[in-house]
Amino acid sequence: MSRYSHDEQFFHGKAESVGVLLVNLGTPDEPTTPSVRKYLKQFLSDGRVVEIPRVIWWFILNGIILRRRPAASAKLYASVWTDEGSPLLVHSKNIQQSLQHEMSVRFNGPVHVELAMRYGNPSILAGLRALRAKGARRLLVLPLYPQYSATTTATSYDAVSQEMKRWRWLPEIRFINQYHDNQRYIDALAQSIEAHWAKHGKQEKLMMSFHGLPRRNLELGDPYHCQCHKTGRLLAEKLGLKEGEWLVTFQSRFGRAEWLKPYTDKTLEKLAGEGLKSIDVVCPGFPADCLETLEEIAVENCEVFKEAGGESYRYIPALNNDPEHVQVLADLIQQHSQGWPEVSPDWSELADEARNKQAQTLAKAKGAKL
Ligand SMILES: C=CC1=C(C)c2cc3[nH]c(cc4nc(cc5[nH]c(cc1n2)c(C)c5CCC(=O)O)C(CCC(=O)O)=C4C)c(C)c3C=C
Ligand SMILES: [Fe+2]
Ligand SMILES: [Fe+2]
Repeated sequence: MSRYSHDEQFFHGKAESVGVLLVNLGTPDEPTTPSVRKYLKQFLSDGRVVEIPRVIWWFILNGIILRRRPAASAKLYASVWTDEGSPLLVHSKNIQQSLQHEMSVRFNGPVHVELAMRYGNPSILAGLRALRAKGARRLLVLPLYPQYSATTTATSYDAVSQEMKRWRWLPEIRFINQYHDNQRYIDALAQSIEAHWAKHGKQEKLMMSFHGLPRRNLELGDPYHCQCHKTGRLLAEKLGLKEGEWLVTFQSRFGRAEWLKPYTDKTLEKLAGEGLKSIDVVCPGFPADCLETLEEIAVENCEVFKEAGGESYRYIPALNNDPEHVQVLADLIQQHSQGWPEVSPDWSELADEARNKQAQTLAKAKGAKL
């Protein structure tokens, strides 16, 4: 029998490295009813996502929601599915690959980037184990949510911590909490919107639609609503938009309770009713395109606007694998791993250099005296 524990065997003789775990929400494996049911069951059983007393929610979830919603959602997923799979997964994988490349260029080797989904696959467990196998003794968790919410960011932390409970030798861990007002993120969004305008022309208004939350979450102290508004204001400022030329709304309501307002669909209906003919819609809270942007925003809400009298509706895609987006995330990683030896200048070399210089100066001074 080995004299090393499991973890010691894992790291014995391996170069230490920094592991970056990119975490996104998750998506079904296939656009089919059973697959969507499995995904929704995991997602909607999370007490961070639905804050209704567990026993009551268990009956609603299993008795009503998981009987009806999977079939309806599967149809919607099928309408956006690609040859490579779910758009959310495909875009997230592309981001991970580009980021890994950028990290290799910036640090010449000791940073490994893995993608994990909070619900479904690839799992957080698989991502963490892959990083551990690559010798990651320092771990940076980067949830792909620019605006913090307990329903998304905090639950990603929960899942990482849950897995870590089973590890003996824990890495040093840092979590990136949010980047809603990060200048490079705002600039990247502004650039992509300006590029869209240069190609397709600018419409009368720019709508910034964010995923919604129950209003109660805001009342209980979730900062998500405020962070969405700050992103919106900074983006409008960067684009030089005047009041009335832009607005923030919230999409993707779920259930009967009141959610954050104004609602995206109701606002589109109202604006078209008031005579607005053209609108651009962007979703700055979604780093990767997914069901909520490609179907709900680009298709469903376009119909809502046009049926209410609107004429031209354009969805501006998420940043996805845009090189500027990769730079935003690379900068965040670099900034949050400050002080870790793998990504810092080689202090011992710098110290040697300084010592040599000092010795030379001393020798010169001595020579002068002689
Ligand atoms: C039940 C409550 C929900 C809360 C709260 C919620 C918050 C929330 N979600 C995102 C990002 C995404 N949500 C996506 C899909 C999705 N969201 C909910 C419900 C809540 N979300 C459901 C039931 C679904 C599944 C689709 C459906 O059946 O309608 C997605 C897309 C996933 C994909 O596979 O493409 C994203 C991304 C955020 C940012 C957020 C809170 C801030
Ligand atoms: Fe959601
Ligand atoms: Fe939706």
